[in-house]
Amino acid sequence: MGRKFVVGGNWKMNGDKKQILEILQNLKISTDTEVILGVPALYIEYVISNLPPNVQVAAQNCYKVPNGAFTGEISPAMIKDVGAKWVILGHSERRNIFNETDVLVAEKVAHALESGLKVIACIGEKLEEREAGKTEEVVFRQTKAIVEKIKPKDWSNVVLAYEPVWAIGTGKTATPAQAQEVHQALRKWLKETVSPEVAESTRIQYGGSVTGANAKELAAQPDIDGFLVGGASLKPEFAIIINAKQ
Ligand SMILES: O=C[C@H](O)COP(=O)(O)O
Repeated sequence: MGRKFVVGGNWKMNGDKKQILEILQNLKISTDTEVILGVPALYIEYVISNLPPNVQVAAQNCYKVPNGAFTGEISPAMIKDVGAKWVILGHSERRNIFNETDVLVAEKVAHALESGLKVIACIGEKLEEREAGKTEEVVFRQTKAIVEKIKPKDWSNVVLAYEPVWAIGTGKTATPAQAQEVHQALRKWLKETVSPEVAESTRIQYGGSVTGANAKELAAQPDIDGFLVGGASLKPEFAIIINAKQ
């Protein structure tokens, strides 16, 4: 069975009620691509109450335990309680601005899955790591931390998002060949490290300056199973990206 194409829109810390309503009112899904909007936690319920058909909602982060004295944090239980089914974890902005380690990201992924959320788990190398020839070493290390904390069966609720940090918000997209190379290597690594079944069925999104103009060529690569879109997910061109898979 083929892997269902899955496109996430990561709004990051953007949007207000007026803008959110405009985005949602203009979002019409006419493909069987799975669509997930990663929205600021404060607006999850507002988004859900104005959600077009066939669109799901994700939080952009959560903590690794159900509740307790963790001021400012939210838990997977809370995300589920307000109706969202997904959470984005390990985004490079969480890793690099908020100093989240591979282990913390993996603990969060494990707890979110145990709590019944589905997870978009982000990985990706920085420019200096790519230039030093360390791309695979970095993405395998980040993924290994997750492999060590979750069960093979849990992979059915995980989407991996490969997002080279140098391509995020820079307008500098990985070429389809560059992205395919890493996705293919990740799939091979998953086959050897977890199982052939997990490697075959796990969807790997590409993220980093995806636009309406480059989405189609990226989507045509055999190991690219969707996108995680930042800036363009706030614009009308998001519809073109959702429809990029032919
Ligand atoms: O999560 C999305 C990525 O950070 C990509 O952001 P971008 O599409 O604005 O480059």
